[in-house]
Amino acid sequence: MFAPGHITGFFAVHKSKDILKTGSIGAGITVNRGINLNIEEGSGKIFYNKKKVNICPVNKVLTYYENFGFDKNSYDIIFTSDFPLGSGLGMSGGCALTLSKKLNEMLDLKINYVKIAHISEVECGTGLGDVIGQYVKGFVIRKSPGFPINVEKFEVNDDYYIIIEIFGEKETKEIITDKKWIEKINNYGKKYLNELLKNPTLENFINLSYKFAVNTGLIDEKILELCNDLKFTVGASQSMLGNTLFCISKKDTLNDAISILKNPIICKIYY
Ligand SMILES: Nc1ncnc2c1ncn2[C@@H]1O[C@H](COP(=O)(O)OP(=O)(O)OP(=O)(O)O)[C@@H](O)[C@H]1O
Ligand SMILES: CC(C)(CO)[C@@H](O)C(=O)[O-]
Repeated sequence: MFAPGHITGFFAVHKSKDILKTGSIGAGITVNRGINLNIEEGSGKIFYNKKKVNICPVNKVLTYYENFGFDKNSYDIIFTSDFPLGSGLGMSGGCALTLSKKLNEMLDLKINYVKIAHISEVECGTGLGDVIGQYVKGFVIRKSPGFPINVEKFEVNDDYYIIIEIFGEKETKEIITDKKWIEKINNYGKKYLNELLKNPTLENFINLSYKFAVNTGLIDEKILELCNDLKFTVGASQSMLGNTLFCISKKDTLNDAISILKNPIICKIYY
């Protein structure tokens, strides 16, 4: 079972008494590297790239499906990914989404597995819109938070490469539960969403993402310098909410862009 990595370019936080209407509006892209899930007979352990982990939304998904007879202590949950947890690439959302879909299939249920994954992420504070972006896939503008899903999905030609460089971790929960950050994020997130809807191109997306990262103050100094060094490409910004740079490049600037970065991960947009 696979779920793509999801790069949020910019977003705004929406909290509601209804957990299903809690989430985010914003814009992002999914890439062809992400989370792979396997479930094997075992003893209730959860592994991420061979390390035993504790992932809040995964625990919540398991608890939910225990109500339908899943015996979590008889299986091991095994995630593998090119991306580490905490890198702003939607890995917690991808873990929740793949697991919810897999358990739904294993138990032959007809539950809306996407809702379960979304609720698990929101309750844990590990995400707001990744699950929906990873479910819809592609270049996705999220016009309303949560459910019912209200998005616009844009096809772009295949000439674009997404170059990612991860510099460390950033805990999503710290930011999206902080009132001061939420005020800055929402001020710019709503503004840039309206601008992108008027001109929904990848060029405008990355430009607005860069402005969001700079104007909210979320951008890391090192990433800011590299984004400016990468201006010869379509553009570069910081993935939200991570300590991660992402650059959109066409083939003719790909090698020059890669030469500037130390540990580039080359991806394509995943539909
Ligand atoms: N080694 C680890 N590094 C980071 N998070 C970890 C690690 N091990 C377990 N976790 C858990 O994984 C989840 C990471 O969620 P978080 O939202 O911070 O990262 P992400 O989903 O990769 O990025 P984002 O949501 O910003 O796209 C948290 O529940 C965290 O407690
Ligand atoms: C909050 C967030 C930026 C964390 O990755 C993401 O879940 C989103 O786009 O809502």
